[in-house]
Formats: sequence, structure tokens, C-alpha cells
Amino acid sequence: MGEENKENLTKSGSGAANNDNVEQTCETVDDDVKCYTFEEIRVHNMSNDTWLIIHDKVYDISSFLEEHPGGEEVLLEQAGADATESFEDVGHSTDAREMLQQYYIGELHVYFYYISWTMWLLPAVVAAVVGIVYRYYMFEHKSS
Ligand code: HEM
Repeated sequence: MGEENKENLTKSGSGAANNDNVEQTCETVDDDVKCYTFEEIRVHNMSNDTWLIIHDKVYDISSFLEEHPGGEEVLLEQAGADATESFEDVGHSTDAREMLQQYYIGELHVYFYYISWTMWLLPAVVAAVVGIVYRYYMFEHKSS
């Protein structure tokens, strides 16, 4: 499970936590910062319990819904999900970005997918056997 085995870095919300080939890391050096998976975040999608992800950070905006100048509807549409794109599309002011800090509750877990050497072993052995059998067959065929 070394760093060198990491082949493909992908974020996923597809219940990947139980996959052996997934290593969870939190992109922060602070131990006291809480990390949340997509699974944990997406259940907070109600008007009295609303979390959002913006730029891999998690915000509990339950108390902000009614105050939002853009209305609570747009926030509820993104509840429990990644709102980065819609947040950026609106072109929020610096003030709005600063407001985010007070709702910050933690970081999004980033999943690193890597392909372990064992996953290459079986196809490599199969390819080698097929190659040997093919050469043997060709040799037999020529000499007969
Ligand atoms: C916690 C996250 C958010 C905060 C703190 C926030 C804050 C604000 C603030 C302060 C404004 C006033 C204009 C400005 O200063 O830019 C605003 C406007 C607006 N926001 Fe948000 N916002 C958030 C998330 C979102 C999201 C996810 C959407 C999704 C579509 C959204 C949609 C809008 C819209 C449409 C307006 C424009 C309202 C208007 O001009 O009439 N906001 N927001």
C-alpha cells in the first residue's frame, strides 16, 4: 500500500469506503479537523439540518438558510451535496466567501484509488501462459 502504487486519484461518492483498493485521506495536516465522507454529508439534506460542500470543505448552513440573500430554495437544492459549481456560478462576493468560515465544520474526505501490484499479477500470468502456449502451438504446427 505504498505511495508508488497510487495510479489514479479520483473523488467518489459511490460508497467506496469499503473497497480494499481505496485509501481515505483528509487533505489537511491538522489532526483536530474533522473529516466527513460523502456518505456522512449527504444525509444532512433537510431544511433544519443542511450541510454543503464547497471546495472540499464542509459547511453546516442550517442556521443560514433564512438569511441567505439568494433565498433558501437554492441552498436546499444543493443540500447534502457539492455546491462548489453553483456557488462559483453566482459569482459570490468576498463578503459571501468570508461568511463561509462561520459555518465551517470540517473537510471532505478525498478517496485515493490505487491499483495494487496484486491486481496486475493475474493478468500478467495469464498473458504469459497464453504467450507460451501460442509459441508452443506455432512451433508444433511448423514442425509437423
Ligand atoms: C454557505 C454558502 C453561501 C453563502 C455564505 C452565500 C452568501 C451569499 C451572499 C452574502 C449573497 C449576497 C451577494 C454577495 O455578497 O455575493 C448571496 C447571493 C446569492 N447566492 Fe449565495 N451563498 C451561499 C451559497 C449559495 C449557493 C450554494 C447558491 C446556489 C445557487 C447561492 C445562490 C445565490 C444567489 C442566486 C444569490 C444572488 C441573489 C441576488 O442577487 O438576488 N448561494 N449569497
